[in-house]
Amino acid sequence: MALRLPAAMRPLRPHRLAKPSAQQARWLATPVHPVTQDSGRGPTAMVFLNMGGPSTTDEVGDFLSRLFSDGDLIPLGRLQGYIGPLLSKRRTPKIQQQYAAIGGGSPIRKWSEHQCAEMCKILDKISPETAPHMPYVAFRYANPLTEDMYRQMLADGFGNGRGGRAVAFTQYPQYSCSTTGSSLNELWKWRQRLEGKAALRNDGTDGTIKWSVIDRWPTHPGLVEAFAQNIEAKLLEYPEERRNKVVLLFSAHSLPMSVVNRGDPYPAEVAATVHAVMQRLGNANPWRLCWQSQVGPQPWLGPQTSTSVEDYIAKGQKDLLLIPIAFTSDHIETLYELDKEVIGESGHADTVKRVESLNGSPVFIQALADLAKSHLDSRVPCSTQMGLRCPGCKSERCAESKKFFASQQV
Ligand SMILES: C=CC1=C(C)c2cc3[nH]c(cc4nc(cc5[nH]c(cc1n2)c(C)c5CCC(=O)O)C(CCC(=O)O)=C4C)c(C)c3C=C
Ligand code: FES
Ligand SMILES: [Fe+2]
Repeated sequence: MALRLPAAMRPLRPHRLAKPSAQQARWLATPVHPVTQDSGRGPTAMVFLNMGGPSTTDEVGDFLSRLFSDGDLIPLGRLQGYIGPLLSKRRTPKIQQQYAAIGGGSPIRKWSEHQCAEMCKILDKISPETAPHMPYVAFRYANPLTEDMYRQMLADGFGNGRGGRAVAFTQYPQYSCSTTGSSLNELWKWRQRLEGKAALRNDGTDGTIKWSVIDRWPTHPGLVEAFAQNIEAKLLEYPEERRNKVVLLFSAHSLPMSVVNRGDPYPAEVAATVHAVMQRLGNANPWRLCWQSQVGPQPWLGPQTSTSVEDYIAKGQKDLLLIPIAFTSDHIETLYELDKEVIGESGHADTVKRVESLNGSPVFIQALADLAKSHLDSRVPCSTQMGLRCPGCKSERCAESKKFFASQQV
């Protein structure tokens, strides 16, 4: 029988991002770091939060099992522990096929690690007072998991009586309680488990890590610019005389109507991004916002992306440009659902196109660094919006984790 070591004794996954810069390596090599009680100085951990995706088809089962166990995403109440695994097991073969069709896995880890490491290099230059900036990635449903990232941070010298500042930087530009909210609740859970006993005052003045949060950035000018440049590049593929008449179809992952009606901020924030991008483009093209990737039988926010494409084609509008607007790197929903299903099966793959995801865009990475720099300078723990729960929220987890992050003294 395989022995399962207690979590604290398990070896860390080789998680820290490859090849630290000279400044980062110098800091890591210092055996005992000075207490960093003044959070205006470095080092600073920059932690990218996202859902993650399976890097290989073998990881799909675990990925879906964690996803269906997440009560912040799919609330199944007391039956979560029974129904979650059943649903994930039933869905695994279909989703494995989809990941196989896009090259065997999700590229989200590769892009997240690249974006975070490159952003930290820029931050070391533009914010020397908070350097070195140490890059970490914390995924909700795939490796590197939040727990592993937290243990790695402690092993690297953050916390453990030595303080140090960390920024939880959501990689969802628009806030939803089912995405960023879930990641923050998970981060808070591991903070309580791994540092809770040490914490006296719960605000970082006791040598625990001081956390602040970049919880949303739907209209950041750099994000808007990066989207706009990718749209302009793709529009050039249409003949000049048709270019202004191409319909821009912004597409975001949908939400169940139960989540929308609970008062989730995501639909309004996605619309804010679209509005800002259209303004930057001079409102030169007609556009619509539609919603993709609904799962299961309950009602979801529409119109659906796939039916919108079919309906426009039926109306004679065949020049359609799809723009994934709520995710910053490629994933199964761009590479499989949009490229292979929506475009591939439209019968008009020559005129229905998709804008590149932001992935390694230098404009985007500079935007991440600018945004992080403003956040570090501001010394606020999180946005004003984050303190407010949804009118229909009944979750104690939300209440506790929001209280914790909003009370951090950075
Ligand atoms: C902003 C993005 C996303 C929101 C909002 C979101 C909400 C949401 N999702 C589900 C259920 C599933 N999502 C799944 C995969 C998945 N979801 C997103 C993004 C958002 N989800 C992405 C990018 C991915 C793919 C990850 C990758 O390829 O790397 C899945 C698993 C796949 C499947 O079975 O179809 C499920 C299930 C709900 C219920 C929800 C809102 C409550
Ligand atoms: S569900 Fe939105 S704050 Fe809890
Ligand atoms: Fe999803």
